[in-house]
Amino acid sequence: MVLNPKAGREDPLALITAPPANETDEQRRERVYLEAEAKRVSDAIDSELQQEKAAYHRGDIIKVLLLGQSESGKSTTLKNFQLLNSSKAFKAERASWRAVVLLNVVRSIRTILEAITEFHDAQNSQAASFAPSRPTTSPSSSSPPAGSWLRLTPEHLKLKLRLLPLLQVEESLIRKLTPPGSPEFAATHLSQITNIPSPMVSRPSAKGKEVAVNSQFAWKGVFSKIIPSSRDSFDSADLVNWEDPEDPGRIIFACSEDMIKLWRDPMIRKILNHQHIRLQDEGGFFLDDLERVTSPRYIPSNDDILRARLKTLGVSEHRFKFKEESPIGFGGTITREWRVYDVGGQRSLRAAWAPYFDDVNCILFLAPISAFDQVLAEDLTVNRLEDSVLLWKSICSNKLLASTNVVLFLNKTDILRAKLQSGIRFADHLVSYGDRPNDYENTSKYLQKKFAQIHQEKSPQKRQFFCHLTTVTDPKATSMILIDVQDTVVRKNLEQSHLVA
Ligand SMILES: Nc1nc2c(ncn2[C@@H]2O[C@H](COP(=O)(O)OP(=O)(O)OP(=O)(O)O)[C@@H](O)[C@H]2O)c(=O)[nH]1
Ligand SMILES: [Mg+2]
Repeated sequence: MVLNPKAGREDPLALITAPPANETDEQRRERVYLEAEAKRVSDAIDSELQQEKAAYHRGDIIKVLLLGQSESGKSTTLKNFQLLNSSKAFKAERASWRAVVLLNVVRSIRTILEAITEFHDAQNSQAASFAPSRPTTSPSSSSPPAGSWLRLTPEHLKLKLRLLPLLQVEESLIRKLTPPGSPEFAATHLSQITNIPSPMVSRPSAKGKEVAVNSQFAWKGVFSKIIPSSRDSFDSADLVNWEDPEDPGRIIFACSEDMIKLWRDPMIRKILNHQHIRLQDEGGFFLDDLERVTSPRYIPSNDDILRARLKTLGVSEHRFKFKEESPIGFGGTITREWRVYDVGGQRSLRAAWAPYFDDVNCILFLAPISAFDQVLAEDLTVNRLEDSVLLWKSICSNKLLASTNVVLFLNKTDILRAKLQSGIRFADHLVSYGDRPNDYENTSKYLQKKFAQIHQEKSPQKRQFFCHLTTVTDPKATSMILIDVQDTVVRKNLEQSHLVA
């Protein structure tokens, strides 16, 4: 019996770890071997942790946390890091992204079909209320309701029926991406086409939940063939099993002509406008490229991958090695490891961010400034720009992050430009903007100033404000910005470790 000498009682830990009383020689040898092996593994982990800690303190490892609301462009920025680091590795994932692009296409078509259903039902009920048998109670009820000049023809309704098989394709793609039992399954299954009244602001288009994957789930393997790792050169097309009878591309190709007809139909466009649906401003918009992306043997380009939309659940770490010139006087090149953390930005997922605040070198905060006229998908009462501003305030004022470099990307500037040019008025949503000109230069400058002011007022200690106006779906421009961010972070890191005066 093993006693705890201090307490004079049995030591429960020693009891558990003590060898069995009737152990044979062979059992003892095996136990000793296993204990030595466990110690070796544990020592190796300890030493790796020590080395990592030292590398982190030397500045050889830089940790970057991507933050921002859902759809702000975090995962797209991560893709730019991947592209900058290894375009070959990026290319290898094209087959998996093909499935996501096709999903995005089907989702856009679903949005249009839902809009048609909603409009058709509303028109029918309006027609009923205009029937002569119903007494008119007020003068206003005798005037035609808004949008009454819009008309769906029987051909539109036939088109809708012919496209319904696409919804099955969508379901089957989602099933593949999010197997039953996985946390994503419940989060992503789609609702039936239903009618929901439209608010006055630009709204999330499809009423079904968005397709999401947990970054740790190996979803990319689901859609690509296994390629022997010994092959270092391959054609992206090799990665797709073109003979698969269940390949979603088959039905999508069969529906291609009808999809193009639907999207190009002027009346359908007017109905979408009337319902405040601007598909072209949404992530995963490929309707202007239908001919190309629905063609047989389609493989996404780098640009397509950057534009593809797949919502993130959970947090994932991505490691990249970048070579850089040594600081003056040291000579040669050094390799630094960048660890980029991508998180889910939806409100319910933000609690998972805080554990990463402890030892992060840089926060890359994305605020999609084009979203000034949109509401959050998860809360239709909250304006997206307002949500970004509140988030920015809380990140700037966080004491744990007081000495962390914070870099702001005012993102989706291409969409901001397009919206303003189409006549959407910034001041209608941001009263404080007043009667300043409704153009890109003035609105972006105004927002830059607002975010800078918050940064200055809320930061617990003085720090520099780094801000870029970005379109992270543009890989060329983004690579230059990321290189600039890397330089800034490394320089600041060196300054903080007093290696540079
Ligand atoms: N036009 C345009 N689209 C963008 C831009 N940045 C991102 N997108 C698109 O917006 C969609 C959403 O971007 P993501 O990177 O998935 O957003 P996220 O912040 O990771 O969102 P969560 O994972 O939900 O937190 C994607 O389809 C992107 O291609 C941009 O600057 N311009
Ligand atoms: Mg994401």
